[in-house]
Amino acid sequence: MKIVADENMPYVEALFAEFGQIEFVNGRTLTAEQVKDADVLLVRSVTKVDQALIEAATKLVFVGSATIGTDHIDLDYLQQRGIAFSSAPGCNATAVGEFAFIALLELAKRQGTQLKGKVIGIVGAGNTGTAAAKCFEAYGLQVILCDPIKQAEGDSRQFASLDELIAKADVISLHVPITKVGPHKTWYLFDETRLNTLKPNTWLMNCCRGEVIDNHALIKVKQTRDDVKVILDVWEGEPKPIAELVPLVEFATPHIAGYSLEGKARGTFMLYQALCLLLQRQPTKSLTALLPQFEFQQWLNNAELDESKLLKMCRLVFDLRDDDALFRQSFHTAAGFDLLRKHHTHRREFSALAVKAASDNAFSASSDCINMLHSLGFSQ
Ligand SMILES: NC(=O)c1ccc[n+]([C@@H]2O[C@H](COP(=O)([O-])OP(=O)(O)OC[C@H]3O[C@@H](n4cnc5c(N)ncnc54)[C@H](O)[C@@H]3O)[C@@H](O)[C@H]2O)c1
Ligand SMILES: O=C(O)[C@H](O)[C@H](O)COP(=O)(O)O
Repeated sequence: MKIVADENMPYVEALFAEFGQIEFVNGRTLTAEQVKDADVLLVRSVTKVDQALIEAATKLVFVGSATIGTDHIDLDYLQQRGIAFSSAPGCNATAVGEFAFIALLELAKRQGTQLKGKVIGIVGAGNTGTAAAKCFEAYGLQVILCDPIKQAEGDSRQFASLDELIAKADVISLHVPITKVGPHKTWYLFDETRLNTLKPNTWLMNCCRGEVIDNHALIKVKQTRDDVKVILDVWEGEPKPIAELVPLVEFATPHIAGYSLEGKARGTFMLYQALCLLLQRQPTKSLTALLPQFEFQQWLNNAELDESKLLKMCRLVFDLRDDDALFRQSFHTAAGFDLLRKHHTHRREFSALAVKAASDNAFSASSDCINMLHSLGFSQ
């Protein structure tokens, strides 16, 4: 069996070698010629899997995408060909949720204010939106959810309309898939008209797909409204963000919100499970065995953990400032954007770091503070 896999997908060798020969390829430049003998194709979001790419691949039985988004896959064509497909829903939801939380702590610090007390609006209450809400609620923030699809399905959580959310939230975090048609289409959901309805001092963060915000309109709005602060992990026209937009953004990263080591491992592992199922083979590998132990654990002496100390703790697993600085140095070319992604140090999730109160100390952290950290996701 021949497996063609994106070279930037970790743990492929460890999980798929038992199925046959693996050929690693550059997913962005993958050609039909490289895929034509493949039985299995493993991709990430940068590979467009459509008729043009796989028409000649007559042996292909399985396409796996180690991603949440599936907008790069022509699902109808795969179905028509009878090729099994699996993505990895939820694999990097925790990573995105923690990214959103840390990014807002960083923004608050930079603005000389506190995140505490802000109202967070989450647009799209699926896997990543829910993971982000979990972090914000663990920190005691009020969260407003907008997801008309989940609302119509009878999800028991409380929902607001987008207009209501925009009117009430201090921070808006976007977590929707990109869709171009239908009553809930998200392409340019934040167009110029909607961007102009943002209330004063709104913080807007996009960790889903660049085109959910009209980036040209965002430039126009930002040029006259410095009160609006923006965090972008995803960009219209990736891998070539619009250069004028970058200096107008407070924190800029190259589509790495989902790039935790755990999230990446989960993504590849979910494809391994899907292929085992398709081939009716018993999985022999385990996800936990793939992940290295985190080098540190943290003893807390502080009686109370203020926001600045909380941010320092979060920086032990992920220092967003490093990615932002690197982005500004080398986003200018498509190769630069992709190299930033390729060489991004896969950060760990909060769960990799065990946090305990130093019990033999009069200044030991309060149980409320330890409980909050554990609710955020840090281990016991
Ligand atoms: N930056 C990254 O690294 C990164 C990582 C993971 C996912 N993503 C992107 O984020 C998207 C969301 O991921 P997810 O795992 O939460 O997906 P999901 O499918 O679990 O959730 C998406 C939610 O959005 C809702 N939705 C759809 N249209 C909407 C609209 N118009 N208004 C409000 N809600 C709407 C859906 O009902 C669903 O509940 C993915 O499709 C992917 O494109 C980006
Ligand atoms: O859709 C997803 O899961 C995310 O956007 C994911 O983080 C994309 O990462 P990539 O496949 O491009 O490495």
